[in-house]
Amino acid sequence: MELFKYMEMYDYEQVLFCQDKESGLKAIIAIHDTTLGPALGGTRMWMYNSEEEALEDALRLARGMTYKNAAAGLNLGGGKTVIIGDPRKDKNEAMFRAFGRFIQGLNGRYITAEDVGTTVADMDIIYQETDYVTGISPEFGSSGNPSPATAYGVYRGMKAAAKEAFGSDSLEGKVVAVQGVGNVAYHLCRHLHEEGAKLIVTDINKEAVARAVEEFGAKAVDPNDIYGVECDIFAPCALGGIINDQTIPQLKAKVIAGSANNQLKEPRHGDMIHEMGIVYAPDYVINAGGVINVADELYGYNRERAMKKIEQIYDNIEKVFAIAKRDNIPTYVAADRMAEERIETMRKARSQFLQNGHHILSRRRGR
Ligand SMILES: NC(=O)c1ccc[n+]([C@@H]2O[C@H](COP(=O)([O-])OP(=O)(O)OC[C@H]3O[C@@H](n4cnc5c(N)ncnc54)[C@H](O)[C@@H]3O)[C@@H](O)[C@H]2O)c1
Ligand SMILES: CC(C)C[C@H](N)C(=O)O
Repeated sequence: MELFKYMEMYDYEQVLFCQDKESGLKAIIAIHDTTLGPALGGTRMWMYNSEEEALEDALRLARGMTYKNAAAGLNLGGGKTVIIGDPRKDKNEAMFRAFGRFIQGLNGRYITAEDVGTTVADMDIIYQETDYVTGISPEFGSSGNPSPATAYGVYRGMKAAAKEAFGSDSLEGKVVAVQGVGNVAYHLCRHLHEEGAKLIVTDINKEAVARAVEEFGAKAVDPNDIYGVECDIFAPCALGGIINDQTIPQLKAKVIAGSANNQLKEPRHGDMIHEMGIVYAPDYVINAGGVINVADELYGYNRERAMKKIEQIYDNIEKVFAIAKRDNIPTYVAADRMAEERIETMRKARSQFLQNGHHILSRRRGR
């Protein structure tokens, strides 16, 4: 990849490569856009096949956070970190301490939190080196694990999508096919079960499936069969890129609404499902509950306030549908438009000079 060319194309601000030989830390922090505020985005730890693949993931995810934070109405820009390594084997205290010091060096331009492969315990270690970390343990006044908040947001957004597709937002009796029943989807299934939805689940982790079957009466299917099951709603909660040329012809659902990031393999797949009349709740709008929850820590965490804002994901999804209808475009384009409009408006509103802290002329004092 020609990095600067790519950065220019999508207007990235900064990319940092961080290494610490002793602990084995190899991290890439990508800061996409800080127009709205400091870049907030989680740290993903993953066994990438190459440095190129890690870099691509960091860049793509960082840009996604710019859109997610903007669409959620947060005063935050977008960034993300990837750490190259196996989260089950390669973690150690020194690694996260070293990483924390790199974050501290950015002086608040980037704030981190959990993502795939990292946990509250990892964030607690980072917190020993920097204040610019969220999702740490509640005993530090923090919001803790963001997954239940993400799940609640997905549940709210799914209801808005159901209203659009079926004329009612009730999920009672609706059949929901859930791909991946991990941290987020476990809590999502709980909300759905409580409302009387019927669940079909799959996961490559047999224990996760067994738990959903036992606790929520879910029906289990093999991972490859989830796309084609008879259902009203398909909830992708595992991987990115699962809406693609192979899976789209199998889909029977009228709605796609789930937590996974980057669900569309390519933008044209968003066009394809739009043409098929499937109601798609754009991923970064519906899965913003976690980031809304951790962002509340910046004001001194208040759970009630955070949950109220997460509830509004219902309204955000409705706004996306309204823009899609107004402009006659697919919902994934409408979501981008909503986020970009907010960033542009705020960029313009900030174009007048405002002194921030010490005025530059104050340096003359004492001369
Ligand atoms: N955790 C959050 O707060 C949060 C916030 C926003 C977005 N997300 C996104 O939501 C998704 C799920 O996040 P999570 O925190 O629940 O992760 P997780 O790792 O706890 O859960 C993912 C589950 O998917 C399963 N899985 C992996 N590959 C699969 C396959 N091929 N078929 C079926 N199942 C498969 C895994 O075994 C795991 O149980 C991810 O895409 C993540 O980026 C999470
Ligand atoms: C800040 C984190 C809670 C972000 C989360 N991992 C996401 O993708 O939205």
